[in-house]
Amino acid sequence: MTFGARLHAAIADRGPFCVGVDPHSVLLQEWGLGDDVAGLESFALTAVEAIAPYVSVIKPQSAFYERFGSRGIAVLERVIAESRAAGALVLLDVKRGDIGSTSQAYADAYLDPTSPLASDAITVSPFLGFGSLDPIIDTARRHDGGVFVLALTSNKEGPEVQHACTDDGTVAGRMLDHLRRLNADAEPLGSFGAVVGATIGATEEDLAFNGPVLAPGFGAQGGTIADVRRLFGTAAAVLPSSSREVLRLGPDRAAMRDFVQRTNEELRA
Ligand SMILES: O=C(O)c1cc(=O)[nH]c(=O)n1[C@@H]1O[C@H](COP(=O)(O)O)[C@@H](O)[C@H]1O
Repeated sequence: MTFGARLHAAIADRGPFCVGVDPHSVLLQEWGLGDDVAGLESFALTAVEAIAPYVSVIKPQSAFYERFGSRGIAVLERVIAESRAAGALVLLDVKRGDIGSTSQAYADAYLDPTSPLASDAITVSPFLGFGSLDPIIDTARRHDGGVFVLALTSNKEGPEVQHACTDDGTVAGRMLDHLRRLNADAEPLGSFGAVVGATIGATEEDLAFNGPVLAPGFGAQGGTIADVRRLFGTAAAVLPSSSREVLRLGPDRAAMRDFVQRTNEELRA
């Protein structure tokens, strides 16, 4: 089953809310944990246990694990495995992008099912040229994985690059065109998504590209349910994504669980 089909089914079953498991050092402190590998492990696995059974997608941000070196990566491997065991799809947020031959190594690291970091989907940066992502796209197709390509990011610096004009429209618009081509004919949903921040205010870009939109910036960065409704009405599927807003409720598992269930209900309504 393709990633797009699995995501479509997961959203129907659990709702569209995507939760980021991002162990910021300040959150470790707020939870009363040390800013060390033991604290990381306790934080991340508590969050996964509380949240993963109730959401369609868990999105760990790799950098928060990488900062502890190999032992942090080992925790990330467990976050991936335990989230999937709880029935959530894992979107590993790594925002990789490099020349084609190196892109293949990233694809092998994150999308080959024999890798210890194998995930359902990853985030990638297309700003070395969309074609540099071909090995990642091909590997995703081979293993029924998904790829989310940065298009209109939630940060204020993004427009400098993403709104720049080419002969065929903006840079962001070209990324969406590539995704439209990759998702053509996919049923019920393409496996190649775009990252479009919930904070961007408005856009004239065509978000109907038959693939999912990951919408970070929902919650702590100011994006609201009203923004999601207004911005993404034409998208085939949208995953509003939040990290700190949920994690700040921990380590109280019930508070995190209740919040994600309530948010899923509101997003479905
Ligand atoms: O690809 C992403 O997930 C992403 C893209 C983007 O445009 N903006 C953005 O904030 N993110 C990620 O989404 C998460 C947002 O976290 P919170 O602001 O705590 O909800 C972080 O992991 C960011 O790295």
